[in-house]
Amino acid sequence: MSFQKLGVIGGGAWGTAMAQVIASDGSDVLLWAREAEVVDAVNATHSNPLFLPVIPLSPKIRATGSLADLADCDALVIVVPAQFLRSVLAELPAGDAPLILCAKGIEAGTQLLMSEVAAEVRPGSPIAVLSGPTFAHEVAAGQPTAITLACADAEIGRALATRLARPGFRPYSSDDVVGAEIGGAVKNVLAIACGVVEGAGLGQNARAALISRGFAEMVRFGLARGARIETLTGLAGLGDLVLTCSSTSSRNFSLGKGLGEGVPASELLADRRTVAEGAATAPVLAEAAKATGVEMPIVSAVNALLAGEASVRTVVDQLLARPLRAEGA
Ligand SMILES: NC(=O)C1=CN([C@@H]2O[C@H](COP(=O)(O)OP(=O)(O)OC[C@H]3O[C@@H](n4cnc5c(N)ncnc54)[C@H](O)[C@@H]3O)[C@@H](O)[C@H]2O)C=CC1
Ligand SMILES: O=C(CO)COP(=O)(O)O
Repeated sequence: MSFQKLGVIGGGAWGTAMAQVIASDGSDVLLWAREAEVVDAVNATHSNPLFLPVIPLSPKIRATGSLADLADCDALVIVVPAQFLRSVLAELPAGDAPLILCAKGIEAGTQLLMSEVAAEVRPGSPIAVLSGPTFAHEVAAGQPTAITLACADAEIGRALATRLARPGFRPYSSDDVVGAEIGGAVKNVLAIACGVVEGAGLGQNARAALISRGFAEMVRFGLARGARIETLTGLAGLGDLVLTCSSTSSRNFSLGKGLGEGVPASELLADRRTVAEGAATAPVLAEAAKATGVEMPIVSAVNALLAGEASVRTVVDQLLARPLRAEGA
C-alpha cells in the first residue's frame, strides 16, 4: 500500500498548498482546477494568482481541467468546498482509490458530514479526513505544520499519513473520522463569532470567553455525534479553533469582523471568490444541534447574524443574559 501516484481535486488555496506539499519531495502531482485560468497559470508560470498569490509553486505540479485525467491516481486529495463535494465526486471517473477529504463543513439540506457524503457517492472508496490548523499560505511556503489524518481503516490511514508526511508537514493518525470532521466544521462558525468580537471592539476577554464557551459547544455536539474527546482537544478541534479565532488570515474570522463592524452579511457574502465555510455551515449546524438535542447558543447567534435576523448588540445581550450555570454543564 504505497499510493504512489497522488492527485489533488480543487485548485483553491488549500488544494494548491496540498499539491505543493506533495511535490516538495520531488513527487509528480496532478491538480484538477475548475478555473481554466488557474490551470493555465499553474502550468505556464508555476503560480496560482487567483487563490494563492505570491507563492512560487513547484514545477512538479501539473494542472488539468479534466477530471478524467485523474483516473489512474492511487489516492485522491479532495479539496473542493463542502457544498460542492457531492457534485464533484459524482463526476469523478469510476474507481476505488482512497479519498482524503479536506473540506471543513456540513452539507446543507442533508446535514451530512463530508465522509457521509463521500460514502454515498463513492461507496467503494476508503475515506480519510485531513484536518487541522493549516493556513494554506504558510503550508505552501513550507512552514512547519501538524495535522490530523483520520481514517477508520488504521492501516490505510497510516499508509496515507506516511505518503503525505514531509519534514515540515506532520500528519498525526487517528481512526476518529467524525471527530476530525466535527472539529473543522464547528470551528469555522466559532471563528466568525470571534471575528464579530474583534469587529465590534468587544475586547480580548470576550474573545477568550467565546473560544472557551465555543469549544464547550463543539465538545457537546461532537460527543453527542460519537466523536472522541482526544480528537476534539487535538489538532482538528482545539488546535484549529485557536488558529482561526485569532487571525485575520482566516476568511471566517474576517467575515465575522465585517459583521461586527456593522456590514450586512449579504454584502460581505456577495461576489466572493474565496470560501468562508462557516457561513454555509452555521444554519445546518444550528439545525443539526437542535435535532441532536444539544445547546449551541454561540452557533445560533452566528446563524441569526448571518441571516440578518438580529443585530450584534442583540445577540451579545442575549448571550450575556443566559441563566448562570455550572461551567461543566
Ligand atoms: N485555505 C485554507 O487555509 C484551508 C482551507 N481548508 C478547506 O478547504 C476547502 C477549500 O478551501 P480553499 O482551497 O481555501 O478554497 P478557496 O477559497 O481558495 O477557493 C474557492 C474554491 O472553490 C471552488 N469552487 C467554486 N465554485 C465551485 C463549484 N461550483 N464547484 C466546485 N468547486 C467550486 C473554486 O474552484 C476554488 O477551488 C474548504 O472547505 C476549506 O475550509 C482547509 C484547510 C486550510
Ligand atoms: O481552516 C483553515 C485553517 O486551518 C482556514 O480557515 P479559513 O477558512 O477561515 O480561512
